[in-house]
Amino acid sequence: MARKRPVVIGVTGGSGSGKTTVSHAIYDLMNGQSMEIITQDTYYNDQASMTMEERKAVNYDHPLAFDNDLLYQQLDQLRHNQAIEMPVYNYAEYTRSNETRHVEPPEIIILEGILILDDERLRNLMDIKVYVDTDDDIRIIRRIQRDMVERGRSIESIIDQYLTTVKPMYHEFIEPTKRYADIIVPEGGKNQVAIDLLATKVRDILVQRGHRI
Ligand SMILES: Nc1ncnc2c1ncn2[C@@H]1O[C@H](COP(=O)(O)OP(=O)(O)O)[C@@H](O)[C@H]1O
Ligand SMILES: O=c1ccn([C@@H]2O[C@H](COP(=O)(O)O)[C@@H](O)[C@H]2O)c(=O)[nH]1
Repeated sequence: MARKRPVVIGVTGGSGSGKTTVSHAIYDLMNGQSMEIITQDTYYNDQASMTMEERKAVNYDHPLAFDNDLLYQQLDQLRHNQAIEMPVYNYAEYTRSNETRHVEPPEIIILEGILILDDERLRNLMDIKVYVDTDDDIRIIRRIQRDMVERGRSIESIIDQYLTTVKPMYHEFIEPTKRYADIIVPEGGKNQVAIDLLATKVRDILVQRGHRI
């Protein structure tokens, strides 16, 4: 029997807006279905041939920082029932690691990342597009806490990066993609009404496509 097409949900918003939290909240409501959360960060360009100084100088909030060709190709493989070897990104080293992660094609794919709606090919793969909308001041506070604890960054480097690239790129490239979203979610992972509505919609699409739920 032909395999049924997976549901693809895109979750975007600025850094620290709550994309990961929203994605996991949807995931938690989908027990019983096979599901994969794919992070666009995983597909930052491979910078192994660059020096650490050059890597630190990269603008990680610009669309050209991502290898969207590989992301598109691997998403398309999953949609066509093919397993992939997904890259693994190392924030402390500012580049892809030598490992990959084997991913089998799931019934539900959540693609989350700051610039997923900026790319028309990626947009066209999505069944539902979500923008998590969180004020800049909240996002920078969350980012400081997270980057110091989880990404091995100093407070000085976080503030410098925020002022030189993160904030201007947010307003130039990320915030304008809000117009492509089907749903704008304020309060991120704490917005239980939005999470429940999204889960209901995902189940509807699964049923329409003949999946057993
Ligand atoms: N609604 C919320 N209220 C309080 N803290 C939150 C909320 N949403 C996310 N966080 C916290 O903020 C940080 C960044 O959230 P995360 O979901 O990782 O954002 P993103 O993936 O958009 O960068 C995490 O530590 C998370 O636990
Ligand atoms: O080596 C890197 C790669 C990325 N970043 C920053 O990460 C965020 C995107 O991740 P979120 O989980 O959405 O916060 C982006 O703003 C980049 O600036 C980095 O600092 N270093």
